[in-house]
Amino acid sequence: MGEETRQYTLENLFRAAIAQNRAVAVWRLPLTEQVLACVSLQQSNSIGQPELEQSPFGFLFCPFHTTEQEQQLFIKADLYFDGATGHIAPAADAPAEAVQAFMDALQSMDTSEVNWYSSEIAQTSYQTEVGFKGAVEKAIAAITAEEMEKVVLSRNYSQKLPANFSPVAAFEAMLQAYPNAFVSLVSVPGAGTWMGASPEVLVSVNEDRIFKTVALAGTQPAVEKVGDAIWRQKEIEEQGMVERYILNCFKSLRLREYTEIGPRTVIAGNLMHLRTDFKVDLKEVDFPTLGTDMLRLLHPTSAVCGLPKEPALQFILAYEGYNRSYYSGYLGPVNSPVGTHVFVNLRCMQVRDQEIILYAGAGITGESNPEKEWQETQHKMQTMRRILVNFE
Ligand SMILES: C=C(O[C@@H]1C=C(C(=O)O)C=C[C@H]1O)C(=O)O
Repeated sequence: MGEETRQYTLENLFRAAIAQNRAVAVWRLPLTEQVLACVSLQQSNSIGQPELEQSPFGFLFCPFHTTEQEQQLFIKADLYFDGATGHIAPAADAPAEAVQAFMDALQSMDTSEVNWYSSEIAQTSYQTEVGFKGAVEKAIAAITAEEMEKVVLSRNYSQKLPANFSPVAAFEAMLQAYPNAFVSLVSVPGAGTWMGASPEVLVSVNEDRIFKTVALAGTQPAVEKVGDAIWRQKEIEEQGMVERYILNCFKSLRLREYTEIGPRTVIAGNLMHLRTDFKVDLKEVDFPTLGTDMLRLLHPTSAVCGLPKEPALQFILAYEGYNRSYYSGYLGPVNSPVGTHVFVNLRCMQVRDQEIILYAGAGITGESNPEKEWQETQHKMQTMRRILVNFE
């Protein structure tokens, strides 16, 4: 049997990537079955502002706020794994020696002591309940004083790493639990290991050249029948702000040919949100760089930052009280065989040596109540907690 037709498991691939000190990304698109993965054999994975159209096939992984320590990363698909066949294919321009070394490591099933990468960035601050509610009070005061309309405040929570934790097994549990989410596992030397089940598309351009983005906001526990959902004025307005923000991005690009559907109620795990879908058919509209332009304009959207963007961002950096790192950044495959699908990094966790860090946020407006916003972050953290109980 030649190398191209040999079959491997996701566990084989993941372990070999760690043993070879390579960055690896594993994902499954919403409402699909196929698990895909890629491994980069490049010296460095850092990039500048992403250019989607020119990019080779790979996986984008970007922080909320780019700093010296938290860079925009691109895991080039030098090796591409298809979970349906178990085959690994090298890219035409992949460095031949590194491909050989990787394939050798796979055959010998050499595994390192390390099971996954842990971020080199020390996580020194954690947000407490009192701290979070205090920040919400401050935000409400700033909104009442008309310094901004909305700000998304988030928090982190550290829990001990469950004794039997395995990233690949957790990824597989997410596949089962969240069929309509974008499920991912990313492990990069330096940046660490992140996994999540995101409900929110940031920018996608599929193989049929349909551009998509969404305005997602408003949160409540899911009811049995979506049709029975009742939304308060606060959530309707909050989602309306995200929608308005997206429309402004289209406007600044002078793009008028989009379709807009919604808002509709959608289910995300144990929660429901309001979502408006925007689409542009790039076969009919001559806008070849729409993906890149919208990515640059959209991030951070008012679903994770606020409105207007600049004062909300400054408020977050000044008062949130911890480092978001890659939470509420964006991630996803670029120029894959089924196109580019970049999601907001939500309902996620960071896996470290001895601990797991969970992240969640909530949109604060003038009508917010600190206790309710706290509860909302608790509910959002349930998405990953449900996965972790498998290992306890
Ligand atoms: C910020 C998060 O989610 C975002 C904020 C929402 C809200 O404020 O209602 C809803 C969906 C997401 O756009 C999160 O999951 O941490």
